Amino acid sequence: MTLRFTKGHGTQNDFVLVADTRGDLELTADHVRRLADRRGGIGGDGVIRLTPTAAVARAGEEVADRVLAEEPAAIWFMDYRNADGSVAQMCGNGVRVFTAFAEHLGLADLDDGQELALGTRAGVRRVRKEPGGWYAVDMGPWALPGGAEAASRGADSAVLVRGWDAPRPALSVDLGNPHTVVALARPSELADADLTQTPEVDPLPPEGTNVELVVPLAETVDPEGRAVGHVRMRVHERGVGETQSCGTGACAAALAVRTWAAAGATGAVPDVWEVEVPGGLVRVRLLDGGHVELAGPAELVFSGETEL
Ligand SMILES: N[C@@H](CCC[C@H](N)C(=O)O)C(=O)O
Repeated sequence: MTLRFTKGHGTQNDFVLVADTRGDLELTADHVRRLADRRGGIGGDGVIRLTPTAAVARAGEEVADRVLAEEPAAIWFMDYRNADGSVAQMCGNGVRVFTAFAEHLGLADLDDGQELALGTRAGVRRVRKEPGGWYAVDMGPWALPGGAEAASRGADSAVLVRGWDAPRPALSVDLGNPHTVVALARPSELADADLTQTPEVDPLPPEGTNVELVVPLAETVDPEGRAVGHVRMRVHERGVGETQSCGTGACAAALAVRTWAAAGATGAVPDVWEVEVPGGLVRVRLLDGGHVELAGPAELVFSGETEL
């Protein structure tokens, strides 16, 4: 089978994008692994299939029915797969790149100020374009699976990275997909961390987890006088390995650092955070209603055809 694809990335979290506008493409885990292979295939951290939400519902995924019930305009669905072929609920950088792909295909136009609502396995996501060309995504509700107790203790689990003497305390954050965030004291510790092997997480959530190592940096003040938090992060993604960026991971990192700051704060903590990742910079903002927003760039790099 000949397959048309487009390669894209968001802060170098890179994806193979496939348009399945009729909803009849059967993309197996083996197909995904071959497409994502950096030597034998096109290469990417993940594969994104753009397909009708109705087709996903017809295939029996109940989340697609819920998406259409909540937002009938969410006619396109982001079917996200990790490079190892596993299915993931959500990808923050992927939503931005999916939106750029939908615009490229003529299925959406955000330049006139409209938003795109799309379906994902974590529910409806809404995207708008900012004046500078960044895409801002309402990432929906976030949660601390460990609840108020984890928030006050600052941890609900422990992570051991290869080369560390002992496990370090970590906080679980749910962005529709699972994350476990560990604070490090210094940028040099972050730079030196060995993420070539999957970190050991205890307890490991049943569906596995993405692990973020973070270093909180000094706050700044924006031109409107609001405090802006800063975090530097590296990530080991479930189903991939270390990547150059992770959008849901950046949200988890900012939310964990904010939770830790709030636990010891005497004053207000920032609602806007800039997260530095090896592949660039993204912005995380707390929204009303327990939602969080992720903003950043999305680039389409090239298109072509491949044999599956
Ligand atoms: N890179 C993505 C997250 C992709 C899914 C993740 N590996 C998982 O299995 O949950 C992002 O930008 O959020």
